Amino acid sequence: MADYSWRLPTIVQELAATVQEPPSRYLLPEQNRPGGLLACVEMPEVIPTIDLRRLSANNDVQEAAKLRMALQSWGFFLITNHGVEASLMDAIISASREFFGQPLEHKQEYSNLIEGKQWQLEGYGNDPVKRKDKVLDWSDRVHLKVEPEDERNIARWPGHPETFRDLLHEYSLSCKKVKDAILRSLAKLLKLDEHSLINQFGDKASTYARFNYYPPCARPDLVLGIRPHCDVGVLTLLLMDKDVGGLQVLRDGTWYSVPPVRDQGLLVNIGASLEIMTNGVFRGPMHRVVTNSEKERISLAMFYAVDPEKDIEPMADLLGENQPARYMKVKGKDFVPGQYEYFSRREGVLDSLKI
Ligand SMILES: O=C(O)CCC(=O)C(=O)O
Ligand SMILES: [Fe+2]
Repeated sequence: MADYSWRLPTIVQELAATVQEPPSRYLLPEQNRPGGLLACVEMPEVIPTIDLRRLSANNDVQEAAKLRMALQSWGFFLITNHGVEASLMDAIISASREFFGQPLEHKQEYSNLIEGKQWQLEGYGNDPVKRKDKVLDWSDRVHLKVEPEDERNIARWPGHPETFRDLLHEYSLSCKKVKDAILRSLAKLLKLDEHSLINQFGDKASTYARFNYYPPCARPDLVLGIRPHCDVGVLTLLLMDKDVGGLQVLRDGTWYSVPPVRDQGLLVNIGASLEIMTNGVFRGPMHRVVTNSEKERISLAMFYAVDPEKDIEPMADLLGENQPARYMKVKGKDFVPGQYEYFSRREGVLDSLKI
């Protein structure tokens, strides 16, 4: 019988503890290596930073102008004064560090493989390997549906540390307010009714939390923690490790390193769905994550996506005789991570990455 064991995702943390050099399945083609032709540089300016309280206050022209600049230049920005308690942000990162720090058998209770074989999206682990020559990411994760609340699969939510579930619940409530405030400001920037973007989500909009764990890698120059991609949802709120950097953003063909953010900032990323809805006025940035030779890194991404049954398409209010639709309609449920290959190819960086 043919051996399909290569299809089963490996826990990279386990691998990192046993091998000196990353195995060949993790090695990128030369031109796509972080240390290769597409080497990265530090961001030439500080991350665009928006005070969300000021932005949300009526007609703060200065903050709105900063937001416009951030969207035109990088497609992402940092928010401060967002109302998510610093202690909650620290606690949820500590809880995830504690989760990933446990012995494998404890974490496997929340595995995304049913009986060790059948893959599902939610839980602890990695993506299934669809092709033998696919280059794998040097990271593990816990991926959980958080909203709609009645669709939570609590059995997949880590029960240890004991605080994990409550923290995630509380964190998601805080982040939801932040997401709505940002969407209102983005709508105003487009000169639309302030609820128009929120209304695009439909009744059963989904929120996913993704806890990323990047083990140290002896050869950060040869692998990536996460391959280049554009988030598929409408918006992503990213809580990054305070000490260890790794996120990089592509701009005009150059990869820029985003420095770790020390003071309670949340990074906001435009997703591909919003790019479609705004007919390309806002563009989702391509990003990737590099690894660190000595330190582990943790991040938590909250992805906000439309109701799976809803269509994602350029908003009628943004179209006109001179503004034809530049994107095709796609159903929410069909716009899954595999689809972001399209956006990746847009920049031409993935052609040889064998995804
Ligand atoms: O870890 C990071 O900084 C980014 C993670 C990311 O891009 C993602 O989860 O989609
Ligand atoms: Fe991402």
